[in-house]
Amino acid sequence: MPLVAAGRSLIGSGGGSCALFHRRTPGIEGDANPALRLPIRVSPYHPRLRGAGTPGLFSHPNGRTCLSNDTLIEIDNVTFGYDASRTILSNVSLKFPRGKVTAILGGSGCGKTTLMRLIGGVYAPTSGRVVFDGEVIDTRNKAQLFKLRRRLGMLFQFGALFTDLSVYDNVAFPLREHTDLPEPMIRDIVLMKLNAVGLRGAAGLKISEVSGGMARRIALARAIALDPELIMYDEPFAGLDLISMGVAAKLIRTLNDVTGATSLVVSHDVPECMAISDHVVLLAAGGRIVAQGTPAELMASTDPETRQFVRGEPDGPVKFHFPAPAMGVDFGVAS
Ligand SMILES: Nc1ncnc2c1ncn2[C@@H]1O[C@H](COP(=O)(O)OP(=O)(O)OP(=O)(O)O)[C@@H](O)[C@H]1O
Repeated sequence: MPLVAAGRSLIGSGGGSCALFHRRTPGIEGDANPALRLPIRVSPYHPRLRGAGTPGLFSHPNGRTCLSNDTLIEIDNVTFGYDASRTILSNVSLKFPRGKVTAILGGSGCGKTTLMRLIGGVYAPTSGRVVFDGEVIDTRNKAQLFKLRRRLGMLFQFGALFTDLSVYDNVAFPLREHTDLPEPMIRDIVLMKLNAVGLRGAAGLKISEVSGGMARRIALARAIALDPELIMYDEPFAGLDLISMGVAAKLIRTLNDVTGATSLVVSHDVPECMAISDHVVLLAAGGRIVAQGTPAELMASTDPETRQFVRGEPDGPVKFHFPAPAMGVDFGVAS
């Protein structure tokens, strides 16, 4: 299910203190291409800047000191329902590691998108806490929410591009909304982000002139325009052909590595997710956590429910048949 389509405020981040790096992006369109020497702004939280794996205390660039730098988001015993009649997530506890790509997999309607909405502060949990970078998200605190959303980039299921704007203006949109940067600088950033997704040459096109796969990449360029620390992808592969899917998957992985951001990917596409993720969470109805671990651990799992899901088996603990009366009852024959 797509997130709030017009959710402008969910696009973008701060990142004012980011360093500027020039770096190759292997694997997107061929390593030999000199155009792939991307000027990309790197999050101040990037392992290269903070000393990867350093145990003990960790100083944030914002001056705060944390006991652990490993977890960016913590879902702490969260229960949530859109209304009192139905609980969507029940006592869910999860930790999303900083700087990693985490895939959230699970059957339709189990609450994956809802979980992202709670992280984005769109809704408040009925009980429990959502903690982002050490701070409990309080949806009543508008100032905190605004600051949080400047640190998030969001890729909606169908791009949610502004169809009346050009490709260029779509990517420029969050920069114009959230910063006072002069137009020449916005131009450089827009072209840089479009270059990162391989679409610098498409800057002048109208949205009606681009394909579905291109639209997804343009939305990605827009989502990273303000160098978010967390990028959330809702069904980034839905409706894409195999080549576009491969490109999108590599982009998610490469952008995560190059910028040092943390990525959450909600998807039904098990092979793509397994190929690009560091950590995988498998959810079932009610937000029950069936399994979590590395892709290799999930693929090797002997748990029947995990096996059925990651191998796409039609029947197993999750039944093919919706609960129904016995055949004999419906067809009037004695069993
Ligand atoms: N705004 C809403 N108001 C009421 N119910 C909602 C709302 N959004 C989602 N739901 C319901 O909450 C449940 C979980 O929805 P959610 O979109 O989080 O599931 P999902 O796991 O992302 O599903 P899918 O993989 O099909 O996108 C579904 O039953 C859905 O119908």
